[in-house]
This record gives sequence, C-alpha cells and structure tokens, in this order.
Amino acid sequence: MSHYSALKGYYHVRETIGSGGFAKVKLAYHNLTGDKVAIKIMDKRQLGEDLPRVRTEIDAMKVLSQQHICKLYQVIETEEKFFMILEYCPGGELFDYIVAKDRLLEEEARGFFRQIASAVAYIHDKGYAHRDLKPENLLLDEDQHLKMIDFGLCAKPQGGMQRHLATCCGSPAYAAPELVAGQEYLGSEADVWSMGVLLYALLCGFLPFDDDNIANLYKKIQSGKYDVPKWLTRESVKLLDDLLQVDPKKRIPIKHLLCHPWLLTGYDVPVSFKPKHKKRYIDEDCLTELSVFYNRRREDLKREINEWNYDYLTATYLLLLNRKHKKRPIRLISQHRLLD
Ligand SMILES: CN(C)C[C@H]1CC[C@H](N2C(=O)NCc3cnc4ccc(-c5cc(Cl)c(O)c(Cl)c5)cc4c32)CC1
Repeated sequence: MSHYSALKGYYHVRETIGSGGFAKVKLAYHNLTGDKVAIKIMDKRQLGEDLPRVRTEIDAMKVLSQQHICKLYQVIETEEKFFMILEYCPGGELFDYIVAKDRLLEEEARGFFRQIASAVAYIHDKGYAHRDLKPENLLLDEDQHLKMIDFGLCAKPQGGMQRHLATCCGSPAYAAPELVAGQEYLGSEADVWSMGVLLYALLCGFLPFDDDNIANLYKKIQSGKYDVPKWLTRESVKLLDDLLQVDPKKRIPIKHLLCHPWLLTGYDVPVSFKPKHKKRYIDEDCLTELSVFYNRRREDLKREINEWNYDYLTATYLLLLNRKHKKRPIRLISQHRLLD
C-alpha cells in the first residue's frame, strides 16, 4: 500500500488512476478541504535522462495558469521522488470520449476546439510551445471543460517564439511535416498543425495520416493529403485546410484562428485566451478563511501566498479559490477542529 511519507498529514492517497509514461498518477484527497487532487509521482532513479523533462514540466506549469490548463497546486521533491499535486479531472481523456462516441458532431467538436485554441493561444502568448498536442493530453473536468496536460515536452525557446527548435519530439501521427523532415521548426507552427490533426480526429474519429510503417506515415504527413469523409461540411474542410498546410508559412497563425469563421459559428465572439482570473490578485474571502484557520495576520499570509512557493499553502489557497469559482463553500476542516 502506498505510504509516501512526504504526503502524510497533507494528502490522503488513494488508488492509482493512471500512468503517463515514466509517471504514476494517484487519486488523493487534500486534507484541509477534502477536495480530490491527482498526484503525479515520479521516481528519480527510474527517470534517467527523462529527469530534465520533469523540471521542464514543473517550471512551465508554475507559469501557465489559465482555465484550460490543468492546474499545478504543489510540488514536493524528496531524495528519491517528485510529487506534482494537480487539478483532478474526473472526465478522463478526450481521446476516450471521442472513441466512445465514434466521432463528434460539428457543434460539439467546435465547443472543444475553441477551448483547445484558447489553451494553445495562451501558452504561445507566454512563450511556450506544447509540442505533444493530442487527445490523450486533453482531459475533461467535472463540467466537461478541457484541461491541457503533460508539458514534459514543451519548449520555451530562448529568445522567444520566433526562434527555431530542432529536437524532434511528440507523437508521430500529430507531428508537423517540417518536424518529421528533421528541419528546424517554430514550436507555434508545429502546434497549429497538431491542432489540425486533433480537429480531424474530433470530426472523423480516426486520424488524417496513419500507417503502421513509420516511413510511410512520414510520407503521408509530408504529402499533406488526407481523406475528406462525406459528413464533413465545407466550412470544416476549409478550416482543416488552413491548419494542415504542409508549408508552415501558409499555415493559419493561432491569432487568426481565434476569429476564424468556423470557430465563430454559433458563438459570434472570438476565442479568448486571457486567464479568467488574475493570479496576482489574492482573493479576500479565501484569505479570511486561511488567516482564521492558521491564526495568521492577513498581510503576512497575503505576502506569503504571493511568493507562489507551490507548497501546501499554495495548494490550500488554490483549492479554496477553486471552490469560490465553483460557488462552493470556502471552508477548511481540520481533524483537530472537529475534535475540539
Ligand atoms: C497521455 N496519457 C496516457 C496520460 C494520462 C495520465 C493519467 C491521466 N489521468 C487518468 O488516467 N485518470 C484520471 C485522471 C484524473 N485527473 C488527472 C489530472 C491530471 C493528470 C496529469 C496531469 C499532468 Cl500535467 C501530467 O503530466 C500527467 Cl502525466 C497527468 C492526469 C489525470 C488523470 C490521463 C492521461
């Protein structure tokens, strides 16, 4: 049974709910709120050369705070392990959602695609490229909202997003032609291509470029030719064509995508990528609950929260803030309080 002493007293660890490559993900309860969290556990010994990926992901997730990015609450590092305490997404992978429905109707695909565009535009605006966009890395929360995960392969090119990248990474079927050709590429342009593959998967239920033989798969990707099933509307095909341009310079830029006619249909407002809540602003109600519970001066607590140490205080504050956004009671329960 899991005994993780580093979590003792802070989280009540339950069963393993999934695995992501070199990590195990467990369901856990945050003791003071009773709220569910997902804890991504990595053993340093087993990480080997993947260790830098963990630091990449942790550093990226500390910066990236937006409604369509899975929230990092706390990071605990011990001699032998990393623990990332993350927002729990009960709806599982978008991949499984598509498989269960075979394929999505245009309206539903649009709802998801607007959220994906919001997340991608936000991380690009912050100078990051995800580089492994696929339905397995998009989770559904309890309100069917999408949360982007797995920033282990993301890049923050030195000198900004106009700088080229070289390392080939991500999942082949979603990889851009310039990436599989081993050429230098712009992370932002490669992400937009992956969004095209993602949109095709949402609308069709299968991949535009697929082959068991990797060399043939690369040829298909570089040809840029894909089947257009009869159920696709003309507008959907036009958008796919804008996204799946083999020449990255002809590919639609993410900022234009946010106001593309297909994304506007039925919404009439462009996709917004700005975070719904300002990170800098500390919520007064959450601060009150924390200062009463910890018997600490508000000013001291506010300053400590604003250090964003991603310790237990950060996690407790963010979980209380989550409750406020979901109009749930902002309450901390402590076993001692229940006892006294
Ligand atoms: C590419 N796939 C295989 C990866 C799997 C990994 C397990 C996932 N998962 C479940 O299996 N059950 C439910 C579940 C619930 N809440 C989660 C919250 C966060 C994460 C999470 C977040 C980050 Cl940032 C990250 O890097 C990783 Cl690896 C996981 C996973 C959750 C989850 C589904 C996708």
